Amino acid sequence: MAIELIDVDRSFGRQQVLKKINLVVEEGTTTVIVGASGQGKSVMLKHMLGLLKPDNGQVLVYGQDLARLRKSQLKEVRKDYGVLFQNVALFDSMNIYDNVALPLRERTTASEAEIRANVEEKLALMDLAGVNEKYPAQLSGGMKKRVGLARALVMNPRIVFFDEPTTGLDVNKSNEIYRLFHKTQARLKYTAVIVSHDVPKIFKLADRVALISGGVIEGSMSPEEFQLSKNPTIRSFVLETMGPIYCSEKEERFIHEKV
Ligand SMILES: Nc1ncnc2c1ncn2[C@@H]1O[C@H](COP(=O)(O)OP(=O)(O)OP(=O)(O)O)[C@@H](O)[C@H]1O
Repeated sequence: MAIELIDVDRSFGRQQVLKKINLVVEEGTTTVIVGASGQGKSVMLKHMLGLLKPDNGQVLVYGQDLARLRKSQLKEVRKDYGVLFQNVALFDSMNIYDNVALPLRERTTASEAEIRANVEEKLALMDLAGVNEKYPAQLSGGMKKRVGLARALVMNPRIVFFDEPTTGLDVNKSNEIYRLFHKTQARLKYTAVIVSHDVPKIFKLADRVALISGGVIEGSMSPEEFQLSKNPTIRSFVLETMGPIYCSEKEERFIHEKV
């Protein structure tokens, strides 16, 4: 188990945003979290990152309760994390090479030769060879996201968090990010947690899909099960975002037997 949320509650003032959230993310899998705007997806992600603490309940990462860790221990856990948020936040004053090298320089004692080998490997994986000396302002939005992904992967993380990774990109550029996600996950074998509105396309990457609605998690199931779920909240989300799903009676029976 990579991550486990157990009965997590979290309020801001009087607003309870997370209500007894339970979620398991298994090692090596991709979990996609969906839900309408303002339902608590980013707040849940911040708990997994250790940026917020639950009022009640536990967030376990490889069995360690994040809320009980000392600052230095949390830092160690985060060394295994990669993060790609919607606003890629590259440093405009640094060239691409230095942007990608930054986590290695700040958080490891790697030599410059090791850093160069690693950064160039990640940039090549992103089909970005030859941009080392360029600055963020000289790159397109899609290229910046790819640099962000290279930087998220440069520490060879065990878990990568994506918050709306394709926001602001057109269809072709989004597809490119999804292709690179697929390629890098196959190569680097990381566990992924993705928050996304890109339904149904994002389901192609998912092993499990979880819906958060009104602060409550509705299921965590395969995309096929999700699309045919009889849970009324999931069903209305699917209808709103995807329209009616058609499949044969036999397929539907098979999926419900599995559930
Ligand atoms: N630091 C905070 N202080 C007060 N309220 C907060 C804070 N962070 C989040 N909230 C509230 O928690 C609720 C859930 O926010 P969250 O950002 O998790 O939604 P979301 O599902 O990620 O939405 P979106 O899809 O629009 O990004 C919102 O009502 C938001 O205003």
